[in-house]
Amino acid sequence: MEQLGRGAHGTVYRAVSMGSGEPCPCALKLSATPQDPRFQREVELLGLLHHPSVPRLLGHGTWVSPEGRPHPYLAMELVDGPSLYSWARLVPSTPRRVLRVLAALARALEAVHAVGGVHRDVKGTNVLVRSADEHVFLTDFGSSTHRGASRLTWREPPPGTSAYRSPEAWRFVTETSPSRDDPYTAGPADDVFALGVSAYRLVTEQYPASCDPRDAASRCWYDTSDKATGARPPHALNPRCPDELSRLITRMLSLQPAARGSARELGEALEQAARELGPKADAQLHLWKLPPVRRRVVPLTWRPWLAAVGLCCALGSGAIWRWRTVSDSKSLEAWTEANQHMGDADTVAVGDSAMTSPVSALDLPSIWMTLATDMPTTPFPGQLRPDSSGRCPRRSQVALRGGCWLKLDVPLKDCDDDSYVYKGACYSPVFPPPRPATSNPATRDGGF
Ligand SMILES: Nc1ncnc2c1ncn2[C@@H]1O[C@H](COP(=O)(O)OP(=O)(O)OP(=O)(O)O)[C@@H](O)[C@H]1O
Repeated sequence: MEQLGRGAHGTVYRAVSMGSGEPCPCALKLSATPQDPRFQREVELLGLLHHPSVPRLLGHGTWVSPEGRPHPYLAMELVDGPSLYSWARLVPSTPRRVLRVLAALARALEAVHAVGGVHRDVKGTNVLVRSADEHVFLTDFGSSTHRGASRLTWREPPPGTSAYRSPEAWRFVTETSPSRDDPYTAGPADDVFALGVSAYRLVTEQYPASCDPRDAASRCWYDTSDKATGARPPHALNPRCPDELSRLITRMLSLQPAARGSARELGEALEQAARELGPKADAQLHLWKLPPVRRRVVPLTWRPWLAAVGLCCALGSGAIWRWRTVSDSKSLEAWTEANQHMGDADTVAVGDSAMTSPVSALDLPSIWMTLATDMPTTPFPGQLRPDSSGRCPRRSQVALRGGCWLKLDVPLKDCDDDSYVYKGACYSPVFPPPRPATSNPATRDGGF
């Protein structure tokens, strides 16, 4: 029916099953590469999983293109909703909501690990939140492996996304001689660590310090000596994050894999915290919100009017704050719609060109360039600015186009919702951390 998204390995379409029963909507993922063996693994693991937070496998097969190339496909439960990080921008997130989301993801991982599987690419962009009921799904099992998994017919690249890679995985890379060709064996603790990184970003809007040994500032992360410091607690970056949530995220990010706890233990601890935390767990988690300016489709004539509304918001009107939240979500929907058209622009129509010639993996970088957004020429309102000598407060931040930016060590394809491309690299704008509570909470909440 329409294209829903596209990743490194496949394109996902909204589809309708045409079997004997009632027509049923589903998500159809079609491999970009003929005979991609990852699809076999994804089908095998999804087939073993029966969990409310994992899309159900509905069918699979091979589609032969008119050129005679066999492209595997799989059909799964459709999740209508944004990715986890987009969801956090659309709804006013509270600690309790975040705890519930994280608990559901930990439970999904528990189910994966129980069948001897490892997801290997846990991250917020692989989590979808169904708009109708905020039910959370862990998706994209294309990098996964499991007990008895079929052997890949070619040497696989290291799966996962670098910002989410565990210290032990990085240690393996640095300490292993280049002549060894047995790859790192990821385990459940790697998934838990990646969940911790996703949670950290959700709560602080930053990644924890990188574990990448190529990054000079990251030494403490893969050094397990007494000097190892690990991540700064989320609470230190966002004082609205309750201690319990901060502690659980820090635990998931422990340098020692055994200290992280299993997905089951974390699921229990997160559920318990969601149940037992008092009213503070229902306060808004973020005082600040990144303005999704770059993706708004706002007619020029509306702009003065919107500016006036922004001013009213700054004066702290609760009613207008509420209106604005709704308005933000509508703008984002408008952007999503526009963006989908942009993504479809080179596929002409689902029925012909897109289906007859799935995109080649080699073509993908240009697609990411199209989908990724260039860095704006001026800083966002509220974004940190360099000082008079042109420096940003932290060594890890760079001054570009009048604002302070964090260079993200992620491939361009992961330069997602909150990030911008500049000279072939991905950057996230830096905003000041929220100020601790002052005497006038109404002004604080309204006047982001
Ligand atoms: N069950 C689903 N329901 C709705 N949309 C989905 C579903 N699964 C995936 N999508 C959409 O399709 C996009 C691509 O899917 P997916 O991440 O599985 O592809 P991939 O090629 O394996 O990606 P990656 O490059 O991360 O490995 C997702 O970002 C999401 O927007």
